[in-house]
Amino acid sequence: MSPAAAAASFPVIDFSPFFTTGGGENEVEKEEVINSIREACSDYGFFVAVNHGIPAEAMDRSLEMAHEFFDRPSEEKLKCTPPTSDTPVTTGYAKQPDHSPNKNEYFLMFEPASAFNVYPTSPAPFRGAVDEIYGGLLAMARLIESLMNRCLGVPEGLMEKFNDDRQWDIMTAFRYFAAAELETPDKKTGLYGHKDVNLMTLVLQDQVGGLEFQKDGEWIPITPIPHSLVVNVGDIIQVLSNNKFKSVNHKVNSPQGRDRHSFAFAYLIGFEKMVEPLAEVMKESKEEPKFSKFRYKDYFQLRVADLFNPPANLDDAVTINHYAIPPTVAAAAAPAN
Ligand SMILES: O=C(O)CCC(=O)C(=O)O
Ligand SMILES: [Fe+2]
Repeated sequence: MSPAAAAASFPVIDFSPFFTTGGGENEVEKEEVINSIREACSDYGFFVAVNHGIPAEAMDRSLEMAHEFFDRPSEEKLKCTPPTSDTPVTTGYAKQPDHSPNKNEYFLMFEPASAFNVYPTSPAPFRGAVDEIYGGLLAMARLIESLMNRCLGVPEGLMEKFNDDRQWDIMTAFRYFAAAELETPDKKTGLYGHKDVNLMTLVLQDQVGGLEFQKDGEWIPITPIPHSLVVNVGDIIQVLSNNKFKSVNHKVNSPQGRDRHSFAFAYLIGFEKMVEPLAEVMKESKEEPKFSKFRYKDYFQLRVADLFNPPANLDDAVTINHYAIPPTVAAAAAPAN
């Protein structure tokens, strides 16, 4: 483990057992990784992945391309808008409106094969670089999903089978604007505090810093570890796991002095899927369901409405608790064993 990883005040998980060949020893190491994922997802709701199999050069290239693209004049960036916005979120380039608490601009895409994607024509290597990093992030999300499946002790392949529609996964390249010296601290939000409306998010960030996660009321800064990925549990895994895994609050502070760049890959489920705690998880733990059943699309739409039009008081934003079932009097009164 690197000194930076050893000094981190958040879980850092080394995925190399999944990317090196080895005998039986490798199986033991893989099991250790799975245990670390289980602990991180239930205690923190996130972890940092190192040695995850995505080539460092591909990560550097995509950040470089994002830099070059965002440095282009506004008129040029604004040409990167789609002919239709008849999609769950709009692809291409956009800048957050001035009244938004989110101080960033971004480029958004679905899977590389999607007809809805629009790419800038310059820099010319942009498309190749972002399509490549998309592939790497998706492969990593699929691996983590299969390991979470094992963490939850449900039948092999259950989560993968439930999650069989890849067309609306979203990758966003962000540029967070450096805060102006005179800005008041409450205005210095690159991205306001939120929980993710998906299964999980994988973030590739540059070395500037600013991403923070909340644990027990405290904000933990995710000091960048070169070529790592930040992975966090989204609301849908929290529901499927019946609260075993937590989707936690996180935000991006506006960086000081220089802009910050990142890529966030949001691993979604099919919009028509009905979501509720997995029967297999409850069978295993003999617990009552903690959420009522809902259609993913309905929740997604509520959340996206808030994201693009944040309520005056951000505490009024919709969260997954919208579907939480309060513990029954009987369950609350039952003696803990
Ligand atoms: O850019 C980042 O570091 C975080 C992005 C994020 O939280 C999101 O896309 O949901
Ligand atoms: Fe997020």
